[in-house]
Amino acid sequence: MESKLANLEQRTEFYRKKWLEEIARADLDALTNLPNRGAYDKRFNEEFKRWLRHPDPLCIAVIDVDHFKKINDKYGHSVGDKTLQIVAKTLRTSLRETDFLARYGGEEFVCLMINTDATNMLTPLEKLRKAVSSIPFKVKNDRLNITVSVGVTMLVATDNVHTAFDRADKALYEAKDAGRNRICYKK
Ligand SMILES: Nc1nc2c(ncn2[C@@H]2O[C@H](COP(=O)(O)OP(=O)(O)OP(=O)(O)O)[C@@H](O)[C@H]2O)c(=O)[nH]1
Repeated sequence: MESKLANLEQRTEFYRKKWLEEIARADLDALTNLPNRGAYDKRFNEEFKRWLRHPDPLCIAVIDVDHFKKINDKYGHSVGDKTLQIVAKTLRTSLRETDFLARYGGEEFVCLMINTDATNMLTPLEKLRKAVSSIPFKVKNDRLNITVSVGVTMLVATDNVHTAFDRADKALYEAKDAGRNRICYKK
């Protein structure tokens, strides 16, 4: 009887661990291993509620790889995938551990810069932009110059969970229109 109980406990623990692993996996993007869009939505909702109670400055940056389609078209999807993995790693290591970085979709990433305001968000983003443009990426003897454009905004009192992201996204399009490989801030 005792050994049956012990066996049952072991099996329960095994399935509990598997279940927890499954939950963690569901929040990760399989290609880059970064949190995925769903994980971002969850985290942003939590941060937004926290921000309503304690409005410490919070910035959202949307980061997009420039002319990514050309990389896919010229070198194939697997080189495109590898590029995304390297960019993701570079972005992650350029940011503070407290900043939340996710793959939003395709070649677009989003970063929640916790406790960061308009005066101190530019330095880390500039570091990140430079880090990506200095990746020594070579394919078939071609040196690939990978760059990112960034749109960033800070949450303001009139924001809801959608407006801040939309503003950062608009800033990103301004960065693209202005020639790419740059950061645009929108109030
Ligand atoms: N290899 C690969 N390509 C992807 C993935 N997700 C999206 N893409 C490709 O990313 C490309 C994005 O192209 P566009 O939206 O035109 O953007 P872009 O070429 O980066 O141009 P700009 O953003 O204007 O600088 C599309 O060709 C998609 O097929 C992925 O997981 N892997």
